[in-house]
Amino acid sequence: MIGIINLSKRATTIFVFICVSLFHNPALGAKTRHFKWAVESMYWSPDCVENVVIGINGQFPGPTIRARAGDTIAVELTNKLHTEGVVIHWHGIRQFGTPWADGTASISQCAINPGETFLFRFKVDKAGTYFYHGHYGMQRSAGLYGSLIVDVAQGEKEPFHYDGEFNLLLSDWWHKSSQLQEVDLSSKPFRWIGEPQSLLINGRGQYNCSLAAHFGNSSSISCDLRGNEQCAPQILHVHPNKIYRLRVTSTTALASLNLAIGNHKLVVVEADGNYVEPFSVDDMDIYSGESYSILFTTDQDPSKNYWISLSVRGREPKTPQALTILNYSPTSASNLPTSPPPIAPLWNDYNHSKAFSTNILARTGSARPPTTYDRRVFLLNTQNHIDGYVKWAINNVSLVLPATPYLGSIKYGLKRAFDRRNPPENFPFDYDVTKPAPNPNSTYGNGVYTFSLNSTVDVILQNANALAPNVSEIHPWHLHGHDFWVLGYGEGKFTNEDERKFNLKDPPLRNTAVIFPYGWTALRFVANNPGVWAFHCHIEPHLHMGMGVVFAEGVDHVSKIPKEALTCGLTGKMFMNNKG
Ligand SMILES: O=C1O[C@H]([C@@H](O)CO)C(O)=C1O
Repeated sequence: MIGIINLSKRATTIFVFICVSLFHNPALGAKTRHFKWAVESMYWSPDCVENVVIGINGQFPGPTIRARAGDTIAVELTNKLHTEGVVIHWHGIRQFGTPWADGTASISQCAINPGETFLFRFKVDKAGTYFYHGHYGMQRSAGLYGSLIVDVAQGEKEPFHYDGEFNLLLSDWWHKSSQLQEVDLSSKPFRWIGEPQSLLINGRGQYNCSLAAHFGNSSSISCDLRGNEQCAPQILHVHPNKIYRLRVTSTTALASLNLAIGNHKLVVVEADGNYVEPFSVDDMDIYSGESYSILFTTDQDPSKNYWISLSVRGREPKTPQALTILNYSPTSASNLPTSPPPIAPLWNDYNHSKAFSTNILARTGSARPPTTYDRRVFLLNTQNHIDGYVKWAINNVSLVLPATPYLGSIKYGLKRAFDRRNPPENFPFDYDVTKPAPNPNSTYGNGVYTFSLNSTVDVILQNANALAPNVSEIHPWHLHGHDFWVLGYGEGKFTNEDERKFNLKDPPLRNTAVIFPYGWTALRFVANNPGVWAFHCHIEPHLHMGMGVVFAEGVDHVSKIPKEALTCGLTGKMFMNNKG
C-alpha cells in the first residue's frame, strides 16, 4: 500500500491492472521443471530376451515427464552414446517461439554429439497426453522414448470426471538392432525389416511365452513370471464402480494397433492433446504418433480380472497379441481372466478402422477451422525404385536431409545448404493410384515448402499403390509445430468435388492423421508458428526411406536461436568465420 501512495494516477492504474491480471492468470502457478538426462545404450530385456536399448537415466522407457499447462520444461540432455549423435522430439508440443527445441536433427538443430550436453527448454501450453522420442536415424526403434503428460493449469478442470488414471505407452520391438535395420533398408538389394517380434506395453512384452497360453489358441507356453522381471506385464489395479482415465500413446516404429479391454466399453475423450466429442467403442485403433484418452467404468464382476489386449492392424500380423491384466480389488492380481483375450478385428478390416477414425469429432465448442484456404498442396505417397534402391517418395521426391539444419540455413540465408527450388505441390493429373508407380524419374531431394506466415494451408495426402501390385499401406502422417484439422477421408483419387464433403463444422484437431490404402486424407492448418517443421510418415523405416517433407514459415521472425543448436554444417562454419 505504501508503494501505491507515491505513484501517479496512471501508474496506479497500471499497477492495479497488473495485480488483477496476475490474480486471474491461470499461469500464475506455472513452474519451470528441470530435468537432467543421460542418454545411453544399455542391456535390457523388453520382451524377456536380452538385447540393447537406448535408455535414459538407466530407465526404459525413459522417465515420464509430468507438468501443468503453462509450465516450462527444461531438459538438460547429455549424450552418453559412444558413437552416435542424438536429439529428442517432444511429440505434440507445438514449440511456439522455440522452434530450435523441436528436436529434429537436420531440421531444428544439429544432432548432439557424444559427450555433449544440450538444453531443451520449451513451454507446454496445452493439457494433454503426449510423448517424446529420438528423431535422429532410427533411434526411436532402438527404444528412445517416454511419456509426457500435461495436466490442466492449476485451478482449471478437465471437461470430464474420473477417479483414477493410468498411462500406456505402446511400442513394437525387433530383435535386430536399429543400426542393422538402417543398413538393411538402405541396401541394394533391399532388405525389409519384417514385422516386429513383440509388442510392448510400457516397454514390456513377452516373446517366449503367453499369459493366455492355457486357452490353447496359441502354440506358446505359459509365462512363468514372478512380476519383478523387466518384461513382466504392468498390471492395472482398479476398484469396482469407478471411472478411470486411460492415456494411450503409440510410438511404434511400424505397427498400427488395436486396443481392447475385455468386457469393458471405451469412451474416447481426447486425441493428440485435443478434446473430442465423447463416443463409446468396444475396441480402438491407434496408429504410430497418435495419443488418446479414454474413460472406462469398472462395472464388471469384481471377483474376476480382465484382459487388456493389443493387436496388429493394417499389416498381416506375424506378431502375437500383447496382453496385460485389469485387476479388480480385492481379487488377487495372480488370477488370470477366465475367458480368452478379446479377438481383434481382422487386420485388413479397413471399414472397422475407418469407422473409428470418422467417429472422432471435435468436442462441442472447439475452435472451427477457417472456411477457406490460401494454398493447397497435394502430396502423392509412392514407393519407388531409385538407382535400384527401394524408397518412398512424395510427388516423386524422396527426402534426404541436409547436413546443415534448415532453421539455421534459412535464417542466415545460406544458399547452398539445400535445394532452394520449390518442391512439387502436385502430381500428374492422370497418375493411376491403383497401379505400382511407373515413374522411373523419382529423385532424392531436400527442398522446403514455404508458407506465408499466418496463411491457411490445405494438405491433401494421396495414397497410392506400393511397388507390389495390389498393395497399398497405411501411413500415419505427423506434423511438427502445429495441430491440423482433419477435414475428411476419402476413397481413390481426390477430386475437386470431394471438397463438398469436407467437415468444416466439427473436424478434430490433431497432430497425426492416417491415410488409408488407396485413399486420401484432407488436412487444414494455419501456418502461424515461425520455424521449420517436419511433416512425415511416422513409420520409422518409411521416414528413413524418404517419406517426409519439410515445411517452413516466418523464419525471419525467429530470434535468439541458441548457437549450440547450429554448430554443425554451414552454420557451424559461419560461426567459425565470424569468430563467434
Ligand atoms: O516399406 C516397405 O517395404 C516393404 C515392402 O513393401 C517391400 O519389401 C513393406 O512392407 C514396407 O512397408
